[in-house]
Amino acid sequence: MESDQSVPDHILNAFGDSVSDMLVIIRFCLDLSLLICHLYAATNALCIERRPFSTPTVIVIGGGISGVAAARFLDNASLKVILLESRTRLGGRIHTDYSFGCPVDMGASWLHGVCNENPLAPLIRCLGLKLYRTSGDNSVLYDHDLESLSLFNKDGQQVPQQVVVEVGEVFKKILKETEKVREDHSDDMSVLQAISIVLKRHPHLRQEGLAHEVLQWYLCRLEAWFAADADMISLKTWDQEQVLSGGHGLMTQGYYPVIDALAKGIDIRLNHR
Ligand SMILES: Cc1cc2nc3c(=O)[nH]c(=O)nc-3n(C[C@H](O)[C@H](O)[C@H](O)COP(=O)(O)OP(=O)(O)OC[C@H]3O[C@@H](n4cnc5c(N)ncnc54)[C@H](O)[C@@H]3O)c2cc1C
Repeated sequence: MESDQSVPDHILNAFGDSVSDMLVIIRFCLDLSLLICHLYAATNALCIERRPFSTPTVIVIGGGISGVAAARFLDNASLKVILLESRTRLGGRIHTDYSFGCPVDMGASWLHGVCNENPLAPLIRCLGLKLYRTSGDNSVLYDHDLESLSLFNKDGQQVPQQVVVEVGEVFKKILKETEKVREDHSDDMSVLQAISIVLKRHPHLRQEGLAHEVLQWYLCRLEAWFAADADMISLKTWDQEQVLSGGHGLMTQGYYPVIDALAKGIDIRLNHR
């Protein structure tokens, strides 16, 4: 295969030199758009140069939306695709529970950025899935801002709102200081590691007793946002998301139909780690 500067080396290397029975393994990838760009370039190069000889088989590992979208993309490019998912269901952090007779999303439930630039927009439109706009309306989201939430301790007593607000400010300061830790270190580290560096540098930001518990709660809230423990969250990328325009739309029929549509016709092996 000729070298193509637009395709990263690690993708090109994965295709190897042999023309027959190529096996390409795409690991599930968190950056969907980057993955799709790479796949587009790689499949283009592959289709032009290899198709006369054989059809490669691609194994995609992980049946969350990234893996399912990658599998769909490769299938559309006429490659043989096998998707391996370790759980007994597809979707990963997209999981709609219909057992109450109505859709309840246990993971993703909003389309963030209701605009044409959103890569999911054409699919959602094509499937006729309804969105309920939650930005700019008068709906109340509990646990969304400090004013609307109440914290209780283990004995059921309400934590004074002032403590919640003050510790919230301390948490903001700690996170702000982690930006300096990021600048000081070229290698990535976890958010938890960065916080412990900040607390060593600035002992006055440490909290005791109830305030310490409230600080832990703020950290848990951050972990809940990413569905990952703080020692697994990347300091380099945790706050680097690009916010699309158009506000937020709740998927009133649940998110799962998106997974279902992308997965149609793909050779899926559940229970395969
Ligand atoms: C509670 C919650 C609410 C959220 N709300 C929103 C929202 O409103 N809007 C939004 O846009 N995003 C939201 N998100 C984030 C969104 O759900 C995720 O970013 C997205 O679903 C991640 O998809 P993924 O395919 O990258 O990863 P995952 O969904 O984590 O998929 C990875 C898959 O790989 C499988 N896997 C892992 N290792 C292996 C292995 N070795 N072999 C085989 N399979 C393996 C896992 O079982 C999993 O199915 C939310 C997340 C959570 C948890």
